[in-house]
Amino acid sequence: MNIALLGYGKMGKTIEQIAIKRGHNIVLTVDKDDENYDLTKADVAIDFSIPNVAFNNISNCINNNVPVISGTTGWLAKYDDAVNLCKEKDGAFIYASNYSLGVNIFFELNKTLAKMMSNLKQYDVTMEEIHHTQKLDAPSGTAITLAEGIIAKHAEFDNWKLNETGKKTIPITSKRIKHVPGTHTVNYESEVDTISIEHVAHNRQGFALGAVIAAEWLVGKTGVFTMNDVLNIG
Ligand SMILES: NC(=O)C1=CN([C@@H]2O[C@H](COP(=O)(O)OP(=O)(O)OC[C@H]3O[C@@H](n4cnc5c(N)ncnc54)[C@H](OP(=O)(O)O)[C@@H]3O)[C@@H](O)[C@H]2O)C=CC1
Ligand SMILES: O=C(O)C1=N[C@H](C(=O)O)C[C@H](O)C1
Repeated sequence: MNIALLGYGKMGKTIEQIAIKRGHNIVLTVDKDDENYDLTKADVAIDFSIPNVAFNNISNCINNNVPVISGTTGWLAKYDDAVNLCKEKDGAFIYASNYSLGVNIFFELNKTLAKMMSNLKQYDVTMEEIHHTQKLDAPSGTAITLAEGIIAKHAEFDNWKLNETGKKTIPITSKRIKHVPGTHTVNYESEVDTISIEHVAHNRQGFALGAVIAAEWLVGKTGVFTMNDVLNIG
């Protein structure tokens, strides 16, 4: 498979290593200032760039008939536009806030726990995410997906906020500590005890492998998909 890497930073470079090990070719790498890039040699594009360029990268791929998977976070105000463009052009597109198998299992565990806790009003929910100091967005995309999972399954919550509490609000705390690849914790706390679930990424390999597997899966399909489709879970 010929892969275009849109964003050639920490993730782009980790994806390159894994893709080559799995027998793929990297035919294009795009970074800042590479504006008019040529996608004609690519069977698929993988976007791990920055929030304010992700939508342009995705629409560029869809408009050029190249299946695209995006892991960039912090651009979701335009997600519906990407979905509509993909449908209009009969393209192929996946966005996931987190491509690792472990986190996608954690997403399902989080929803199951939220359903179990739904009627237990004595428990307050809090969430924390910790990432490296270069991260541009807060809260993390993964934390937002976790919060949305709780909101879908728990009767008491209908929104999340960064560093703010409130009735029906899930408060999310974001910490930035050098070199942390990504740690997410969900806590249910009562006067008598705390129940916590946590996912700790030890490095970026899990995110990158998941992204390459998603790209392999997407080629030859049309539509808008999620990691639940790729992994056949949920
Ligand atoms: N979904 C998931 O599983 C994961 C998602 N992420 C997300 O992926 C994104 C990238 O993360 P990471 O690799 O750690 O970040 P980096 O900052 O290391 O890499 C981002 C890269 O994008 C480049 N870039 C800047 N402008 C453009 C442009 N116009 N077109 C293409 N690329 C551009 C930057 O170049 P330059 O340095 O020259 O500015 C940089 O090399 C983030 O949004 C992060 O949250 C990260 C890990 C897992
Ligand atoms: O920026 C990162 O590094 C990560 N970003 C993603 C997010 O915002 O959830 C996924 C992972 O946690 C690493």
